[in-house]
Amino acid sequence: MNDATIYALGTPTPTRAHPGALAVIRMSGPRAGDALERLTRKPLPTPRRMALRTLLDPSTGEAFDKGLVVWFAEPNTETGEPMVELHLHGGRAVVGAALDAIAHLGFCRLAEPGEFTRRAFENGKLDLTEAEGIADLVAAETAAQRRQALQQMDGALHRLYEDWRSRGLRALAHLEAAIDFPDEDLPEGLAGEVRVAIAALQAEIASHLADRRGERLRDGLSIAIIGPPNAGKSSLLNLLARREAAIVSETAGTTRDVIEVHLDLGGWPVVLADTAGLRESTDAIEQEGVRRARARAAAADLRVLVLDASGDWRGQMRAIVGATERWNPALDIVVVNKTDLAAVTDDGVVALSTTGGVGLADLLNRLERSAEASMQDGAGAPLTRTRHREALVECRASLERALSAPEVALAAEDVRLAMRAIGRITGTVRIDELLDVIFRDFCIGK
Ligand SMILES: Nc1nc2c(ncn2[C@@H]2O[C@H](COP(=O)(O)OP(=O)(O)OP(=O)(O)O)[C@@H](O)[C@H]2O)c(=O)[nH]1
Ligand SMILES: [K+]
Ligand SMILES: [Mg+2]
Repeated sequence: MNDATIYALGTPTPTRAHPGALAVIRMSGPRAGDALERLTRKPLPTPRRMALRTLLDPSTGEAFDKGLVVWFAEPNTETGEPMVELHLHGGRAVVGAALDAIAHLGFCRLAEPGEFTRRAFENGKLDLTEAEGIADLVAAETAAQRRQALQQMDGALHRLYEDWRSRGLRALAHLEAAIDFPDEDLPEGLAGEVRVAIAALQAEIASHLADRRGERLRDGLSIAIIGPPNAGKSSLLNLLARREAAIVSETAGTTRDVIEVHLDLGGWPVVLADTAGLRESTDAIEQEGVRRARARAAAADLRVLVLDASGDWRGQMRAIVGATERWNPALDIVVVNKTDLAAVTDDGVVALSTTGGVGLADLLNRLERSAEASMQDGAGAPLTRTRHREALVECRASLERALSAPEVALAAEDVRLAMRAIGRITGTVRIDELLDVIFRDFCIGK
């Protein structure tokens, strides 16, 4: 166990403009109970039961609040250590006095970001994917992100990766037996059941890697607005963002850089990008803008093509769709804007007027359907982080090497490396620098 008893405000820091009705301070460590006795000058209450107490500063004896306190006896606590919660009134003076009083005890220190969760991990209360699920849940901004984070916090990835690891370890045990008892007449290389097991594992990991739902949901679905100059791309971005994020003007070639806004689209997190109008240009800066627009269109999960109803929009649509490498007619959306200038009737396109406020509901509907469809490839718990992806790519490569290894001993070494890679994801294989990076991203008090 850690020797230090740590404490932190778990609720937002109160300000003059936003004092809280309540504030919660949490403590964890060997002397948490001792701290509570000294702050209340009373014996510890029954574990896990709220008790009303007057709280005093031990250095002055002055009462600073009357609130509810909870005592959690180890080991059945969130961190696995003795823990205390103080539920106080949430104003600045009370919270300030409470933090001072704890400091005056002389044996507690402020927690670092993520330190409570890190202790829970170190005491075997959760694995790294579950800890990351907590961080994602706190950071979740949309309903879909919240659901995914909650699943991960509840161990969906933990179970998947542990299942793979135990299957890999079983295969490894068979290989090691073959090395230790060579006279048992085992064939060279990999044979029979072990080969089948490793091949199956390799295939499952490959399909998990191909499923981008989780990362899309965590980072936001990327949508690119593209089209010819002056079609109203920036006007559309501003309309969807409900603010003047991009410059709109009647000059063709206004937008040069890619401009991003983050949106919640019916529960789906989205990164919407406005891009430069696509045309041939002699202006070097505009050329660079067009290059960036094309790159973004190719990299995006979804594309929205905006055209001008008062021009030859059908011809432009054919030209741009034909030149856009990853255009996907099932998901990508064609919008014909400025229908206040020329009427448009075509079932396949969204008729819009950003200035007249026409067609927005239809467009939002289409966007939500496309977002949902692009999230629905794959089944089971999705991969959510680059950290996991990198380890799984390595794991899969090692399993592939094992399958073609010329000797059992070499195959065993590759399977061992593959299992080490998975162990790094869940934290079974501990790497301290990695832990520092993971827990640094948490907020203080978590
Ligand atoms: N009549 C009409 N004008 C519009 C509509 N939407 C945009 N505009 C006008 O069209 C012009 C170009 O709009 P932008 O949003 O700057 O077009 P853009 O596609 O971003 O243009 P670039 O960045 O230059 O490629 C501006 O003068 C807008 O006010 C519309 O629905 N109807
Ligand atoms: K423009
Ligand atoms: Mg623009």
